Amino acid sequence: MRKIFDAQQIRNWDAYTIAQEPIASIDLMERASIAFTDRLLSLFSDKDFTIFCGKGNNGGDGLAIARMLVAMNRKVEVYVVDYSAQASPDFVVNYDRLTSLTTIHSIKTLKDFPVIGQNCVVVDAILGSGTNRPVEGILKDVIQEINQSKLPVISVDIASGLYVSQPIARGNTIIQPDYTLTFEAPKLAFLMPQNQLYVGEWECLPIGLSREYVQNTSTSFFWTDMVSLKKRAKFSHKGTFGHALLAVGSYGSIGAAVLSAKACLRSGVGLLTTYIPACGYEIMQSSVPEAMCQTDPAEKELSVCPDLEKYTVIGIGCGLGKSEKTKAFLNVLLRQVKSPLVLDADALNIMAEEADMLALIPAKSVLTPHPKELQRLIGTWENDFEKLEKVKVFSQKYNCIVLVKGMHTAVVLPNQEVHFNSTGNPGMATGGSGDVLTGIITALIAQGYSSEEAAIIGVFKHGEAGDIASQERGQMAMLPSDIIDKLRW
Ligand SMILES: NC(=O)C1=CN([C@@H]2O[C@H](COP(=O)(O)OP(=O)(O)OC[C@H]3O[C@@H](n4cnc5c(N)ncnc54)[C@H](OP(=O)(O)O)[C@@H]3O)[C@@H](O)[C@H]2O)[C@@H](O)CC1
Ligand SMILES: Nc1ncnc2c1ncn2[C@@H]1O[C@H](COP(=O)(O)OP(=O)(O)O)[C@@H](O)[C@H]1O
Ligand SMILES: [K+]
Repeated sequence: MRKIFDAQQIRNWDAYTIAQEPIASIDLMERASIAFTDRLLSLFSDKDFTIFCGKGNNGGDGLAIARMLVAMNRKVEVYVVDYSAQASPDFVVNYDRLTSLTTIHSIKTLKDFPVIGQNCVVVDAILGSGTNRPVEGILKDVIQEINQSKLPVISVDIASGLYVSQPIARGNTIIQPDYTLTFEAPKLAFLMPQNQLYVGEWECLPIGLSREYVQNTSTSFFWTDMVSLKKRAKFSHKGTFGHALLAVGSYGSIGAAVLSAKACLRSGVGLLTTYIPACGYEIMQSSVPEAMCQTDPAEKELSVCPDLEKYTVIGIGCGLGKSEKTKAFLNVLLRQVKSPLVLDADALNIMAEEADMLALIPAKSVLTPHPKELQRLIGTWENDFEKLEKVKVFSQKYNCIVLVKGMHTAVVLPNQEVHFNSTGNPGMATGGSGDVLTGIITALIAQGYSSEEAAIIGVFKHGEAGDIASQERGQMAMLPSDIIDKLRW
């Protein structure tokens, strides 16, 4: 798990490193530029480079990168966008270091914009984490020209025009890079679905910023890039790992029930009972023989709440449907249950329609809505930052863990922490992937993980299995069943 900092914290992190390591600011810039150049050349070994620089430290990086490429006899053209009379001190130093080695062109008006060679990669070093307002004038013109160039674009630290930790307004002009190589840590902006055009593929380049600063600085945003699991004790038995109930399925959606059950069993649960409509009995018994199966008196839907006493945790919702009988079933279940639930799909849709049911959510339940289901619960949002704020309010109000599913699923905790997931791929964007996740999280809670841990670990391992499945089958061919198949614990 890593901390994610906002723009001000990143500035402080640089300053703290400079003061405490200690290292001169210009040398830290050199370190960053070496890291960038190394990676740039491994990505584009046979390309020429056109580098556009601003006049702050991001531009300073661009000039240093240009110098390193020139020293390696690479073909480089360097342009400084002359949008301001001010330049940062480290920009000036790097300008002086480069000026005797190559021509540094200036772009004052659009007439100065070059014709870029077709073998070129464009390096965007115009604005970095200091971007604090929409670009105008020559900056805007240059960014638009670069976006129209159709050449590969790679941004230094962050796309010029994009804010590190604030929403962008509609109509802002921003570089649309193919790649972003960012320094040290992920930026909040990269994790927001609305910014996908302005990030491209991204990776972090370590530049040795202070570890001590990370330890001493608090944040509510985290990046889950690894998880740790409890070891199973040698003398453990099936009772050690809990008894889960999955209340799932309706006529036509027994597959959802089967997927959640298989995923639960593949995630270490001690015992699993599925509670399903009568029509699903043979399907469940023959496709998931490891699960016990209890059926509802109704043929096609869940209608009567079973005895819940013996279960460690209950997962509910996958393929449930929203019939009146099922709504009544859920209402009774919510009034009887004392321990946390994992609530998915139609369980959430029913609750969104019957607002008084929300007040019945047991503390520390995990809610796993996809974007549409989330909208039914919290209403619409202006931008992804506002969405997260609304989810935080909901999570605190109902003392529950809420997932914002998608690429980089966010796990929002009642203590207001937001944990973004690093695993997963668009091959998972297919019906049934969410049912698998419900089974996984239910199994983890059954084994004694807290709801918070279960949600964070479950989302990570779900995505990890999805990544293995996509490597083997490709994103288009992979199925939710493949995600289950590739779970490794
Ligand atoms: N030693 C370090 O700290 C290290 C830093 N590193 C690098 O520094 C980068 C951050 O550099 P930076 O802070 O100088 O900001 P940068 O993004 O270059 O902007 C420059 C100035 O432009 C202005 N401005 C903002 N928006 C604007 C707009 N829309 N239109 C016009 N002007 C606008 C604004 O100044 P203002 O006008 O508000 O006074 C801003 O200060 C970072 O991304 C990384 O690449 C690495 O080398 C590692 C070591
Ligand atoms: N582009 C994507 N990248 C990574 N994961 C994704 C992507 N799209 C969807 N997923 C994951 O797949 C799952 C889909 O869940 P959901 O929409 O509820 O599926 P269903 O209800 O059909 O089972 C979620 O865990 C989500 O995070
Ligand atoms: K940039």
